[in-house]
Amino acid sequence: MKISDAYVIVTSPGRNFVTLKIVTESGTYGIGDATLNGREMAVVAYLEEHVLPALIGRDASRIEDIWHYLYRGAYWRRGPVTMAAVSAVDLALWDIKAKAAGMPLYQLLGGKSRERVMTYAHCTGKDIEGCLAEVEKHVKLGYRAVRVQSGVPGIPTIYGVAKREGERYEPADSDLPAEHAWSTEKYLNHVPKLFAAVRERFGDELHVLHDVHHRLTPIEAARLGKAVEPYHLFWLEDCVPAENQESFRLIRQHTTTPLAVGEVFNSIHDYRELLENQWIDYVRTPLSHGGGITHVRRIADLAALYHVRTGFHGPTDLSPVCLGAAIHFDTWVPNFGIQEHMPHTAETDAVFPHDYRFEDGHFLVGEAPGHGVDIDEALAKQYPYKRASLPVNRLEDGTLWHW
Ligand SMILES: O=C(O)[C@H](O)[C@@H](O)[C@H](O)[C@H](O)CO
Ligand SMILES: [Mg+2]
Repeated sequence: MKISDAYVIVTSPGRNFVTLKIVTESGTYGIGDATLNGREMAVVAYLEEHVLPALIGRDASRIEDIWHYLYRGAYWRRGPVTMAAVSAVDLALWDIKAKAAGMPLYQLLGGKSRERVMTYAHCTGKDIEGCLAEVEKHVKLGYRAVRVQSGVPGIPTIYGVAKREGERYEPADSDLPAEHAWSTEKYLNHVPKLFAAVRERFGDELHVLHDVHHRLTPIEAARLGKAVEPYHLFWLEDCVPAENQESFRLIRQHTTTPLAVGEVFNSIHDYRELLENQWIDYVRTPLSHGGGITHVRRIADLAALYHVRTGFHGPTDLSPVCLGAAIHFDTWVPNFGIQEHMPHTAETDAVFPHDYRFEDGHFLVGEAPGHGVDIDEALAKQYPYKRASLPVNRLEDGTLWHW
C-alpha cells in the first residue's frame, strides 16, 4: 500500500477550503481536510514543502507510525498550522484504510454506538426577536438543539451574527481583518435576556447553547454562568481564552452551567488539566485540527474517564471532508455529546460529493467505504483562492481584546 502521490487542492466555492489527496500505488486514494480559517496558505506551504515529499514511498497502512513521524519528527510540535497538516494526512490515511478494508470508517473504529447523530443549529439575529425567528425556523426543521447569538444594544458589530437575517454568518469576512468593537458590560447585561426569551417562547426541552468566543475574564464568566443557570443551557462555549486552563477552576466554583472548550485546541495536552480536574463538560477540537482520528480519539477516551463528552466544532469553515469524517466518529464514539451543524452552501456540497445525510435535526452516516466524502477536482478548479481574514476585536477604549 505504498504512497505514490500526494497533493493539495485549494478551492473557494463561496469560502476557502484546503484538501489533501493521498494516492497509493493501487490507485486507492484518501482525502483529508487541511482548512485553517484565515491561515489556509500557511498549511498549504507546510504540507507541500515539509510533509508531502517525505510521504512518497511510505506504507499508507502505517497510520500510527506516520502520525508520530509527522508529530515527534517535526521537532516543532503542536500549533494550529502543524496540526492541521498532520490532521489532513491522518484523515486521508484512515480514508484509504477503510476503503482498502471495504468498510465505512465507523465500522473500522468499532461500529455504531447510535443510529443517528444529534446536531445543533446556529440561530442568530441582530436582536432578540430576530434570533427567536431563526430558532422558530430551525425547530421546525427538526433541530433539538440551537446555538443562540444576538446583537447587543450599543455594540455595532457582534461576531457570530449573520450580516443579514436568515443568512449564515461568515467568520472570515474581509481580505484583511475587520475591526470590531466590544463591551463586556453591555454584553453581560444583555445576553441573559436572550436566554430568558428563548425559554419563554420555546419551553424547557429545547437544548440551548451559546458561544462567548473567549471574551470574558474568569470572574465575568463565573458571573454569566451563574446568571444563566435558570435557563439550564446545554453549554456555554469558550467563555475565556483557555491557554490558562487553571482559569476554569474559578469558573467551576461558581456555576453549574456546563462548559464547552477546545475548537482552537490542537492536542490532548491542551485539555489535560481541564479534564483531570473536571473543569469542563464537552471537548470541541475537530478532527481536522486535533491530529485527525488517531489523536482525537485519544482526547475522547481521556475525556470519557471524567464524564466529558464530545461536541465537535462544525462551522462552514471546516470542509465537508472534516464533517463527513466527524459523522463517522460521532456514530462510533461512546461518549458522544452533540455535533455542530452550519450547513455548507450548495456550491460547496457540489465540490465535495458525500453520502452523509441530514434529516430531522440529525446526521445519518453513509455506508460507502471510507469517510464517504470525495472532491470534484475539475469543479474545484473553477473556484480560485481569495485571501479572507477573521476580524480582530477591540474594547471601546481601543484595547486589542480576545475573541
Ligand atoms: O463555535 C463556532 O462555530 C466557532 O466559534 C466559529 O464561530 C468560529 O469562530 C469560526 O469557526 C472560526 O473560523
Ligand atoms: Mg465556537
